[in-house]
Amino acid sequence: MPELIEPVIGLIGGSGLYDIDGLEEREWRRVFTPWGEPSDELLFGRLAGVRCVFLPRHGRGHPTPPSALNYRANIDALKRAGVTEILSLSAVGSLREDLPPGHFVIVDQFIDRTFAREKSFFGTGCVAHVSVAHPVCPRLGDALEGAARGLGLPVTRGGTYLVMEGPQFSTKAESELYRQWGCSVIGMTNMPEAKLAREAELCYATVAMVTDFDCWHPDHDHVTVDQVVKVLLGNADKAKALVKAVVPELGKPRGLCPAGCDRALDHAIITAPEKRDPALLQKLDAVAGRVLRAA
Ligand SMILES: CSC[C@H]1O[C@H](OP(=O)(O)O)[C@H](O)[C@@H]1O
Ligand SMILES: Nc1ncnc2[nH]cnc12
Repeated sequence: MPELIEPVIGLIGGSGLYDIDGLEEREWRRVFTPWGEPSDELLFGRLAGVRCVFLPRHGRGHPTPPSALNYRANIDALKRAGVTEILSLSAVGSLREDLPPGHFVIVDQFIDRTFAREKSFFGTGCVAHVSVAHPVCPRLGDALEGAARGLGLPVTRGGTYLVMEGPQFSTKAESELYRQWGCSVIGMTNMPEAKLAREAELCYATVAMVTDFDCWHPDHDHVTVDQVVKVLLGNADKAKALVKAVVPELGKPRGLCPAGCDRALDHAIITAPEKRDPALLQKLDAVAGRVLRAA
């Protein structure tokens, strides 16, 4: 019998989600990483008996903007905390008339337009190229869709999330361009987060919660933070209910990920063992220890 994994669910809370209700045995703990400081302490606890680790993406009180987030430290800290899968909860603007504010989209693709962020754990001294052709774990997507439908939430399965650098919202020309590209929603945070989760061999999925029509829409000529925050508060309650419903499902003991997220590094590292930099290998202990120790 292949060994079963006891999943540990990582929850990354975006704008408006700085805590998780109903977590038992809760404890905020600082986690140290070789990549620097994560956005905040991590909140450890259990939901329906399932181990969960929550991280507020921007820190409690939202001190850190998207471009200044230490995405590597956040993912490394979750991996070090024993997390096996990540559910990301994110506020987004809508690029489609049929995805109004209040709607949830379980996206399956991203277009990464960010340019001022560290995007890989690997580099000189240990080069790796993982596939992100399918950046979202379909097993997590199925579970999220089932839980959302069970709760009667307005949800769409599938869609492309355009990740912009920010922090300003888009110009109208940009917004219209992204619509022509066939994108569904727009936000500022899910890249490089999803790429790094894949490098760290963690299953990853996002629930993109629509707060506004981006500025392409005649009713939303300007996106403003107050407008976004108003919708966010309603979305946050629905997101918390969704988490409560999905965690017991995802927490069941399981075999390897059928999509292979947990084996993403099996054929990714190209640097010859004798050319690898010991200092970088040490930093990669949590993220890539599985394959580096086997080498
Ligand atoms: C407050 S609106 C803009 C802000 O919200 C989204 O962040 P997150 O994905 O963490 O919910 C968006 O990407 C921007 O960072
Ligand atoms: N319109 C928008 N653009 C970028 N990020 C967002 N987050 C929420 N709404 C957004």
